[in-house]
Amino acid sequence: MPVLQLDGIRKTFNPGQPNETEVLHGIDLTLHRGEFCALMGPSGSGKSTLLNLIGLLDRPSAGRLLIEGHDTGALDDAGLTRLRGRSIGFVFQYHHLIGAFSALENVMMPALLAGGRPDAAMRARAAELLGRVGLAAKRDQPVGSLSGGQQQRVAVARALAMRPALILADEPTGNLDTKSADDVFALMRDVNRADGTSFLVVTHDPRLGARCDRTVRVVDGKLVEDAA
Ligand SMILES: Nc1ncnc2c1ncn2[C@@H]1O[C@H](COP(=O)(O)OP(=O)(O)OP(=O)(O)O)[C@@H](O)[C@H]1O
Repeated sequence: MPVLQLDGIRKTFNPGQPNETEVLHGIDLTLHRGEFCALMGPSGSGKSTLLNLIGLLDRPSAGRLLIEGHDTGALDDAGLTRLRGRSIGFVFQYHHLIGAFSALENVMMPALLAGGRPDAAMRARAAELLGRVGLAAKRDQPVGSLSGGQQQRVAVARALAMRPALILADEPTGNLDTKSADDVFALMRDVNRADGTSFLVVTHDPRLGARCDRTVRVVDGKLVEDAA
């Protein structure tokens, strides 16, 4: 069963208004377990819009969107929230980390939001994840005091907290220097290879795109796939 399946996804903003615009004109995409896929396309083409739909943060205007076989059109908001928490991890450029909280507390956040208790087991799991991204020594530091690359590593650890099948990353290396960008990308690739987690990564960087299994592009509201 694919991790992600999109059939004829459309998105119209401001429907019925004079400024109505259809940004996505029928997107088809199937992503299998363990695939690492780049999502590219010009500025304003609709990449973030598409990622928001796949991340169940917004609903398509038409089409079918399945996550791990679950037809999301049949779910109410509570059902979407549950599926999102269980199946999807997010790594965004402006990481949505809480700067005053420690690295450990930030990585515990998804489990806390899912109703877990902040017990020794949860702390141990968060500490293990921070070790995995090379930040064991920084676990008690406020995230706001870490470098951009270190913060993005915390974001990767946090995305892994609920063992998602799919990680969505929106320009995860966009604000990093070349060395930090390469390190964060390599980390995501390691996770992908070790755990079989699927990744869909928005990037403007053709260098990173070339290191993915596949590249798909939003062009004029449709998705086209680069030749393998
Ligand atoms: N909430 C909204 N209401 C109206 N229009 C929107 C909304 N969100 C996005 N758009 C429009 O949809 C189009 C696609 O935007 P989107 O942010 O998805 O592009 P993008 O490919 O991610 O761009 P970039 O690479 O610059 O981040 C743009 O024309 C944008 O103005």
